[in-house]
Amino acid sequence: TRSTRPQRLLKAVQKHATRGDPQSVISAIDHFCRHSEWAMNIGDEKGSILDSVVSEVNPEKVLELGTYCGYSTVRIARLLPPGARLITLEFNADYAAIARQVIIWAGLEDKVQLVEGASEDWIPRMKEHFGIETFDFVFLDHWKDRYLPDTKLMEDCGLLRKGTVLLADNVICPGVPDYLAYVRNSLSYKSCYFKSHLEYTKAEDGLEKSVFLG
Ligand SMILES: CCCNc1ncnc2c1ncn2[C@@H]1O[C@H](/C=C/CNC(=O)c2cc(-c3ccc(F)cc3)cc(O)c2O)[C@@H](O)[C@H]1O
Ligand SMILES: [Mg+2]
Repeated sequence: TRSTRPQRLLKAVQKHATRGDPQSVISAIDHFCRHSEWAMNIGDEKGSILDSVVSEVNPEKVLELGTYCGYSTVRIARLLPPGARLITLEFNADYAAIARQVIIWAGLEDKVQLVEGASEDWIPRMKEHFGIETFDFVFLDHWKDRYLPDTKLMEDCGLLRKGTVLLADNVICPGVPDYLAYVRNSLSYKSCYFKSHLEYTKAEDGLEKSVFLG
């Protein structure tokens, strides 16, 4: 049967990227998405904004919601200091299998724990299952109608502390209006918008950075 797009993306990584070199994995995926097949990775332009926010926060404990093929997982994990950990949640088994291989090809498997399952099932289990008290940085890039409920769930589970940074992809395209209204109007968040473009296109999109105030 015909291969899937994530399978073809992984083949491009294994063909063009150097094992153990995260930057070459990032470049191989961006080249594939620009010149072969568009895919919903954050991409190089918004990815540079992600890099700058991660570097500024310098997090020990990171949560990513929605791994997909692992592109942003690699972007984040390559910047983490020794001992820092990234937990990424992906509930599609086929995508999780591809992402595992991409993460291994980048040589970042020691910093990343890919959990195959749904965010609403795993967010409540972070403390007892992973020994996580709170997260320093959370990247939201899963189903857009799940950003708000999962943010409220993280609050309720005590996983956010004064200063935790949430960074949300696609706040313009496809858009997350309920989440945006919440973080911009809530007294518990200081929020700001980073204007950019939808990955590999000229359409407007952007990232919203929201600091939890406790
Ligand atoms: C139970 C549902 C909520 N919990 C969840 N828990 C764990 N993983 C979850 C997940 N929801 C979704 N996922 C996974 O996240 C990923 C979903 C991402 C959704 N992203 C988008 O729809 C998206 C879409 C676009 C897009 C923009 C314009 C356009 F014309 C077409 C697409 C651009 C993006 O950057 C996007 O991120 C998948 O791998 C999915 O399996
Ligand atoms: Mg996205």
